[in-house]
Amino acid sequence: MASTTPVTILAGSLGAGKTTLLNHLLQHADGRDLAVLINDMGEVNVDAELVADGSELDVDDGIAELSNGCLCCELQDDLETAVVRLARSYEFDHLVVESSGISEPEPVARLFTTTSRVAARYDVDAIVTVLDTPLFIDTFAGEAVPERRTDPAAESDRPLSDLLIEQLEAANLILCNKTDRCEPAELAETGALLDALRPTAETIHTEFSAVDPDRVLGVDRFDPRADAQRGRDRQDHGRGRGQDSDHDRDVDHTHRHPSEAYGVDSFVFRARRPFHPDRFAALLRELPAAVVRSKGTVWVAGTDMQLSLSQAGPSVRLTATGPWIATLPALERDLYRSNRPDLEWHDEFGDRQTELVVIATAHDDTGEHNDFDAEIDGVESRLRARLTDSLVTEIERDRDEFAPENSFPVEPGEETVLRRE
Ligand SMILES: Nc1nc2c(ncn2[C@@H]2O[C@H](COP(=O)(O)OP(=O)(O)OP(=O)(O)O)[C@@H](O)[C@H]2O)c(=O)[nH]1
Repeated sequence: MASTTPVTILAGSLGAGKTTLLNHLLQHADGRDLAVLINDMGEVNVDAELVADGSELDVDDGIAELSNGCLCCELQDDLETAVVRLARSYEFDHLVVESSGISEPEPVARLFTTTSRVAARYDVDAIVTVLDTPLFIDTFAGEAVPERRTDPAAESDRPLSDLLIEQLEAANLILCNKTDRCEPAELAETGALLDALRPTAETIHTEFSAVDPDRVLGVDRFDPRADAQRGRDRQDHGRGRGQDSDHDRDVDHTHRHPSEAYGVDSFVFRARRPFHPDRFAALLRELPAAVVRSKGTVWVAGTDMQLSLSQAGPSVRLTATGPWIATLPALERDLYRSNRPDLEWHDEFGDRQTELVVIATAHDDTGEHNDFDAEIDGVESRLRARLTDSLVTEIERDRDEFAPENSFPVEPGEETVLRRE
């Protein structure tokens, strides 16, 4: 019988530190040949680009990306195709799957155990949930056992805190991440809450997902029977609702599209005009609470640096990743472009542009809202207007008098953090 390849499934809320963990594992692979499959809910797979930049792997050569949807439902067929293609083009001995921050991990694991053509070739090693510990404490502190706000089987709208519970209850290993932003008493309370919620999972405290790979990979902690039983329990719970749409066939009849169940949607803001540093910094500090996650590349006036932006909850992190190619001396620029024929190039602005994925929710913590589509459209159009107002105007551009002040990094590798007020 052909041997199987172990698969580690990374789960966790939006911005918890999954991509940071993936990069860490790739940089400390220590003789393992890892391949990765990255699912991002937005139309642009920012995570795949970040992982490719930080490792020796490339998209289509060790990295498979699945964007604009969710692995646990509408991208199931694409997952099978991607995994088969990955195995044909690249030799690896361990697959790491980063599911999107709005995925429920169990249906993803089940793709590798029972329901798909890839099941025969793969064995789930562990579901590793990366926990945004400060967010967890903000949400559940004071409770004896973290409680769902809604019934998973009901058709009602669910808050993201319920998804957090789904992600923790399925975990074999929990990385309590972002401990640099927690007090010791909060870490102790987190331990007690996790013990009550998921006593069988091992927990590890991390900063920036830095963990010994031996504690995460090849640990053989996933138990398909226990998982199947949990799925059946949930199914019994939901029986009688009469739901049988295409996406949840075979998988889990209590499963709904997470974006619909949790009221989350994403959009991309693109601009071939730089942001005004002061107005943009002010906007980042005042982002509405409905914006749960944003990430991508931004062009800010007054610096030649390309900036990578990553906002998760209250923290907005900006990293200078290097100069825009358009700002390099002509010889260097032309050489770079001839080596990268796929680089998108604009006649006037070259590679300078903003491409930002914004993920917003229309739900408050009670999960109640009147009309999801209208609310999320409202969040999007207000934010698009504010982003557009933060771009430099023609008049300002002619004056050319920008200084990015202290809000933005100006040296390659430099990082600044802004806090949402
Ligand atoms: N303060 C702090 N920030 C962290 C830590 N780990 C990750 N971050 C930052 O949190 C942000 C989100 O990290 P990612 O690794 O991109 O999170 P993710 O879970 O992959 O996000 P999605 O794929 O969008 O769900 C980035 O700006 C990270 O630098 C940590 O331990 N402490």
